[in-house]
Amino acid sequence: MSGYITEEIPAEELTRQIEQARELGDSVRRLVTATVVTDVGEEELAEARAHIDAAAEILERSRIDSSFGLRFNSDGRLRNWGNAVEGIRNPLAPPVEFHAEADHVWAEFDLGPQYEGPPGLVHGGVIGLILDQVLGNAAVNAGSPGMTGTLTIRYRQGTALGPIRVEGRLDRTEGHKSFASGTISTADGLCAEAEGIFIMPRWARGLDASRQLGVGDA
Ligand SMILES: CCCCCCCC/C=C\CCCCCCCC(=O)SCCNC(=O)CCNC(=O)[C@H](O)C(C)(C)COP(=O)(O)OP(=O)(O)OC[C@H]1O[C@@H](n2cnc3c(N)ncnc32)[C@H](O)[C@@H]1OP(=O)(O)O
Repeated sequence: MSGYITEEIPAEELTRQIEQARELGDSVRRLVTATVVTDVGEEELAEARAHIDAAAEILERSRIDSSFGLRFNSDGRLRNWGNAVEGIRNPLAPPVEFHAEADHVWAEFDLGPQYEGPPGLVHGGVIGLILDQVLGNAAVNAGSPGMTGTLTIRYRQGTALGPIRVEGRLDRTEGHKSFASGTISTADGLCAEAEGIFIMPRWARGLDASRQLGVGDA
């Protein structure tokens, strides 16, 4: 399966690359938010567009042929910079920084105006996106990773844009299947809860065990 890449970047060099990737991602995230809520006039819009297009042209001077993939480095660190939830260089990702505990994973972060569905509330698909990742990470953290087979979500109340907390845990495993559950909450209380079945695909069974997935890597 392509997209799973092994690299040997020296540790110091990788640390520097991670810092730069985060900085670039943060700058574009700021731009995304500003684009959604800007109220400047026509002239300033045109001025901003010229700068944005110029920046895109610089970035396009050299690019990888595919998507970013999952990159395992020889020092044990793993990069998923393109991930839609965690990818530090993906401006679509908040990005979510997960913390791994013995029996669950969790994260606290802000969802800005670019994640709006109903006015003032987080889009239901974004809720699903985040819950998929948090449940998937709970399975990874418990040593039973898999692809999402089934994800069931109960939306209990609207999730206000702003600070949220997500949590996920592995409930049990059955052969190649991991059953995980999790929640999204805000200061208003529980907003959404989910259950998911994560399945180790046939093609991945028996793959090199040194390629360990981890929660909380760069
Ligand atoms: C180097 C290490 C590699 C590790 C690989 C792990 C990858 C995880 C990577 C990173 C984790 C980070 C966290 C990620 C979070 C986000 C995750 C996503 O967004 S995933 C994208 C969305 N999901 C898909 O695109 C799936 C598409 N579907 C499939 O690929 C297959 O249908 C799959 C893998 C779900 C099952 O197919 P089969 O051929 O590999 O496995 P069969 O042998 O058919 O099924 C195994 C068991 O699972 C049941 N099963 C199959 N599909 C099911 C389903 N949809 N729901 C429930 N059970 C299902 C079957 O009935 C069978 O059960 P019985 O063992 O007989 O008891």
